[in-house]
Amino acid sequence: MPNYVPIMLDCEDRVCVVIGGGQVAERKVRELLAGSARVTVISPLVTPNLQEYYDQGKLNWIPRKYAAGDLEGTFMVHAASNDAGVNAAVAAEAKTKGILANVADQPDLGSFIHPSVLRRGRLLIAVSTSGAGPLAARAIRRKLDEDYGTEYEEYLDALYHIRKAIQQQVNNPAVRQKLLRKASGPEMFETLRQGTSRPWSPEDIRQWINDNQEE
Ligand SMILES: C[C@@]1(CC(=O)O)C2=NC(=C\c3[nH]c(c(CCC(=O)O)c3CC(=O)O)Cc3[nH]c(c(CC(=O)O)c3CCC(=O)O)/C=C3\N/C(=C\2)[C@@H](CCC(=O)O)[C@]3(C)CC(=O)O)/[C@H]1CCC(=O)O
Ligand SMILES: NC(=O)c1ccc[n+]([C@@H]2O[C@H](COP(=O)([O-])OP(=O)(O)OC[C@H]3O[C@@H](n4cnc5c(N)ncnc54)[C@H](O)[C@@H]3O)[C@@H](O)[C@H]2O)c1
Repeated sequence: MPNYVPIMLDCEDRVCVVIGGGQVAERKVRELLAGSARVTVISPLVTPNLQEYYDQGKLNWIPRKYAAGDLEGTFMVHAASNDAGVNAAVAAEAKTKGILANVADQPDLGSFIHPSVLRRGRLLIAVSTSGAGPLAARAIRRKLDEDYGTEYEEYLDALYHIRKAIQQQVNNPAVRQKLLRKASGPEMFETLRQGTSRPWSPEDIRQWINDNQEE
């Protein structure tokens, strides 16, 4: 088993190719589109949802089988056909060209795998079993669903703006560090959670910085 390195990849405007158009391909395409990638699906057939994305102009669809050379100029590929030989050939082309590759049926032939993901706005919790059991990863993720509710979305939005304001408004490095720590601590989470439902205004943030930098 490889010792996987966890990363968060920015795929915006990157060319990402998906070989195959079944349920697995559809799941991977959804994540790529959510990340604003430029998606091309190569597959003779696609699911109704993929067809709809194509009709809406959200992705490019080449309605044929994979052919050697299809990966030229590609940032990342998902080999998600139901033909093991084809998926292996895609993985081999990706390897010679240094292209990131996920292989649905033979993960060891690729360079990365997908975790099960829980999103709350800016908060992303990824659970992986390193391939031991994808459904176990999903079950663990579903348990976390209960602990991490929508309040985290508001909390992290507020924290983002507070940190930006501290970085812009506070020049003294020691004070800035103290405020950044305080802003990221559990107290702030509780304050934001128990406060009014309206988001903090720039004035609220300025006030919080003033109230807290002297302590
Ligand atoms: C988490 C999730 C993310 C996602 O796909 O985005 C994900 N698989 C999910 C669902 C799922 N996978 C499978 C089923 C059918 C039931 C079953 O057979 O168990 C279902 C259920 C369904 O489809 O509904 C079967 C399966 N999966 C893999 C193989 C091949 C193998 O194990 O060798 C086979 C056997 C194929 C066969 O024999 O035909 C391989 C991988 N699947 C991974 C991720 C990677 C490891 C993740 C980890 O363990 O950390 C890895 C290695 C590569 C990759 O895909 O990146 C997503 C749940 C999302 C969620 O709901 O949260
Ligand atoms: N990694 C995972 O999460 C996971 C989960 C379930 C299954 N799988 C594996 O993933 C693969 C795909 O599963 P699925 O349920 O989406 O299959 P599927 O049968 O629903 O879809 C297969 C797709 O591959 C296309 N295809 C076939 N030959 C092709 C070729 N030569 N070039 C391009 N496209 C081609 C078909 O047109 C079809 O759209 C299977 O090998 C399955 O065992 C992986």
